[in-house]
Amino acid sequence: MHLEVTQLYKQFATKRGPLVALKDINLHIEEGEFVCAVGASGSGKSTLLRMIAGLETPSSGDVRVDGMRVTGPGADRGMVFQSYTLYPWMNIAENVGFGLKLQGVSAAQRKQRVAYYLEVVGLSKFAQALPKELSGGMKQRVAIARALASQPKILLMDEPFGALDVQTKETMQQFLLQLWEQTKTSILMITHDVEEAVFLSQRIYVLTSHPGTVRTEIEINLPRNRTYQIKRQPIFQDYRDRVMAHLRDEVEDVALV
Ligand SMILES: Nc1ncnc2c1ncn2[C@@H]1O[C@H](COP(=O)(O)OP(=O)(O)OP(=O)(O)O)[C@@H](O)[C@H]1O
Repeated sequence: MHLEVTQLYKQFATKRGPLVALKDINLHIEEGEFVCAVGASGSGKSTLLRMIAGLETPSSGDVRVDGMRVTGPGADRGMVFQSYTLYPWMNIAENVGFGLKLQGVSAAQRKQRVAYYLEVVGLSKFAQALPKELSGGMKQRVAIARALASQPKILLMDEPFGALDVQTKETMQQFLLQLWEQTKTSILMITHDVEEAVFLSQRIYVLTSHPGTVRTEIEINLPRNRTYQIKRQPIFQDYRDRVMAHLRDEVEDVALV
């Protein structure tokens, strides 16, 4: 198994006492897979991704990448956040190459890799531009290029298109699918957008809240090279309805408590 999360449990100390954010989380991702985790607000999606990234420590349970236990951040996991996290004073090429510099990659190799990944995300012309000169969608493409430049084993994405308008979001989803095809990267994305999850992934984990746990896992048997037209097909709508039904049940369960 490429990424394996076993019996993950996370409790936070709050002023009102301990809060169990995640419980009994078991999930896995195979090499080259595109998996989404969907859940309502507060189901612990960000906490889960942060623990996989090594930015947060589990209370118990573990995360392994190719059998190696995660104990902190590492170049084997690339991260893309919802908010734009580019350094405003660095140009686009410098932003993409920054992590490589920290890893001690030589200047010549850095230049080559930055040029390659800017090409992959279609932003070669903007290498010398500053982040403020770019649109939201373009900034997220830079963030993706930056994450890919370290050649991670897994790309972790935390609602990467959540701040974009509907049109740009659709373009970016299509772009990400093409990128996935091209680079064969394994991807774990968290989102609360069910349609986005069905459109992008091969498998979906549906998370429930309070505490966050995996309610079910749904395989999405749609062709890999999907385009927007697929959203109008009955099979797509069936998948969307199935995921929605699980989320709806969860809301009703909570209301009945
Ligand atoms: N550092 C922290 N200290 C205390 N509680 C926290 C902390 N981080 C998260 N939580 C709590 O853990 C739960 C899960 O939060 P998390 O942000 O992971 O959920 P989420 O599903 O990503 O939500 P959203 O979709 O709204 O971003 C929430 O109840 C939140 O208040």
